[in-house]
Amino acid sequence: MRTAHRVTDVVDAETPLLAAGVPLMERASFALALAVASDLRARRGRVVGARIGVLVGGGNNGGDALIAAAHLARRGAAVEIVGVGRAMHEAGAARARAAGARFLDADQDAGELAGRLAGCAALLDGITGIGASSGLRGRALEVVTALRGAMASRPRGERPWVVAVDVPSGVGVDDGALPEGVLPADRTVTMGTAKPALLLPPAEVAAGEVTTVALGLDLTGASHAVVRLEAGDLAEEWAVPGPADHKYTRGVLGIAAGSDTYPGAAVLATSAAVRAGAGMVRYAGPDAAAAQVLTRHPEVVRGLGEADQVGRVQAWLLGSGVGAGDTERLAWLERTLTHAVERGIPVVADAGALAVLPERLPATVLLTPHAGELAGLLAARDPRAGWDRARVEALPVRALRRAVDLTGATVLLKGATTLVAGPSGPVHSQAEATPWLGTAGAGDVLAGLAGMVLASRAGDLTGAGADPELTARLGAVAASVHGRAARRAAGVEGAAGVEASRTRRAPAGGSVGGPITALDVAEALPSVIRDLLDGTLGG
Ligand SMILES: NC(=O)C1=CN([C@@H]2O[C@H](COP(=O)(O)OP(=O)(O)OC[C@H]3O[C@@H](n4cnc5c(N)ncnc54)[C@H](O)[C@@H]3O)[C@@H](O)[C@H]2O)[C@@H](O)CC1
Ligand SMILES: [K+]
Repeated sequence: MRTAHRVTDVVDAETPLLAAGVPLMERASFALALAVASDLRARRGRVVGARIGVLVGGGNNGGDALIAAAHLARRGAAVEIVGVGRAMHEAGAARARAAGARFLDADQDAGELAGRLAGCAALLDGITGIGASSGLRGRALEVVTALRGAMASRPRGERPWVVAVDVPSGVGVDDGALPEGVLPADRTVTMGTAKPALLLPPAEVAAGEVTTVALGLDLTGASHAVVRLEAGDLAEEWAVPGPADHKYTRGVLGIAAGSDTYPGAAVLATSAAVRAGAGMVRYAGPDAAAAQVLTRHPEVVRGLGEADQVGRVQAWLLGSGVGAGDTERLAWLERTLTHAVERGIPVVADAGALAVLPERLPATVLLTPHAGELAGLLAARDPRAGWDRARVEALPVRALRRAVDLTGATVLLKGATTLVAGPSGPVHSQAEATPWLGTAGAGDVLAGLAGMVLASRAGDLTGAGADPELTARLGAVAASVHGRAARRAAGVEGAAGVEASRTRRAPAGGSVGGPITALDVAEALPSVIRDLLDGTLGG
C-alpha cells in the first residue's frame, strides 16, 4: 500500500523532532543528493563534471536544494544555482558557495537563464514545497515558464533530468491541483512521507518516479489522506471460497444493466461479474438484452418483475447502459434502488441510475460516474458552485469529496487514475489502467466487476460492526483489478510499459501494449485474479 499524508500532519510530525534538534534538513538533503547522483551515474556514467542547475525558492524547500547542491558540488559536479525567491536559505547558500557551486545572476533575462538551464544534465526544482499554496507566482513563474519553453524545443534525449524536491513546485500539495507553470519532474524525492499531490490526478503526472526519504517522522496518529492499494492489498480483500461455500454464500449479484438501445452493456457487465467469480448473477433487464446475455453466459439466471420478485441478491448493479430517455427502466431502477437501500443491500449505481438517486444514500451505495456524469450530479445539487466537466477534471478530489458530502454515498470517479472515497476514510487513488482502456464499454465491465466484489463481501459490508470505509476500499480493489486486466489484455509489459501508461511518456523498454475491447478486459479477469491470489502479480 502506498500512502500520503496531509501537509498539516507532516508539519505536526516534524515539529517535535525539530524541537529536539533532529537534523531533518541534513537527512533530507543528503538523500536528495544521493538520488540525483545515482540518476546521473545511471544516465551519464558519472557525476564529475556534470552540469546541474538548481532552482531555489526562499524557504526550506530551497534549503534542501542548496545543501544537496553543496554535496553534489563536492562530488565534482558543476553546480549552477538560480534564486527565484525573495530570500534564500542562508546557511544552505553558504554551504553551496563553500563547496564551489556557482550562483547565476538571478536578475538576468529569463529566456537566457532558461536557455542555459535547459542545457544542464540535471535540474533540481527546489522552489516551493509544503509551505506554499498552489501555483507559482512572480519571478519563479517567469523562470519556470521560460524553462519549460526552452526544454520543449530540445529533442527529448537532450533535456535535463528533472528532480523535484519534496513536490514539483506549484502543485496543490494536498488537493493535487496542477496549475500552469509546474516543471514536470522525472523523479520526486519526497521528505518523510509522500504528499497527496504525488498520488493524485492531475498533479501526479508531474511527479515522475517518487522516492520517499525516511526522516523518522511519527505519523502513527495521522490518518492517511490518500491510499493506493497494491497487489498484496487486493489479494487480502479478495473473497476466496472455502470448502463450506456455495453459490449463495459466495455472493449473488443482481444486474439491471442494458436496454434495447444499449444491450451490449448487459453482456459486458455480466461477463465481468461471472468471470470475476460471482456465486450467481441474476439478470434483471429487458428480454432482448437477456437473450444476448444467456447466449454468452448460460450460467446467468433471469430475474423477472420487481426487486422483491427477482429472488435473493446480496448486491445490485443498477443502471449501466440505461439512457436518459428510457423512462420506464429508470422508474424501475429508482424503485429497486429504494428497495435495496431500505434493506441495506449494497448497490453499484452506474450511468442511468445516477439520474434517479434519492436525496441521501448510505455509504454502501457506490456511485460510479465519469467526470462528465460527476459534473452533472454536482451541477444539479450544488448549482451555484459552477461545476462542469473541466472543473471536475482540474480538481477531481474536491469534486469527489463534494459529491460524497452531498449524497452520503461512496463515490468512484472513473478516469486514467480512478479515485474512490466514502464519507469517512482516505481517498483511494488507483492508477493501474492503461490508456488503451479508454474504450466503449470499459465502464460497464468495471460496474459488473465492482458489483461482484460488493456481493462477495456483502456480509462484511452490512453486518453489525461493519467497517464504514469498506465500500470505498472494495471500489478501489475493483478499479485496480479492472486496470490490471486491461494491461494484461493490452499486453502492457515491464516496468517501463507500466510507467509509460502512468506518466503517458514514451518508455525506455517493455511494451506499451496495443488496442483492446471491453470484452477483452472481462476475459482477462480470471487470470489476473489467479495471479493476484498466487502472489505473482507485481506492484
Ligand atoms: N519543516 C521541516 O522540518 C523540514 C522541511 N523540509 C523542507 O522544507 C519544505 C517546507 O519549507 P517551508 O515551510 O519553508 O516552505 P517552502 O519552502 O515550501 O515555501 C515557502 C517559500 O516559498 C515562497 N512562496 C510561497 N508561495 C509561493 C508561490 N506561489 N510562488 C512562489 N513562491 C512562493 C515563500 O515566499 C517562501 O519563500 C518542505 O517541502 C521540505 O522540502 C525538509 O528539509 C525536511 C524537514
Ligand atoms: K519543490
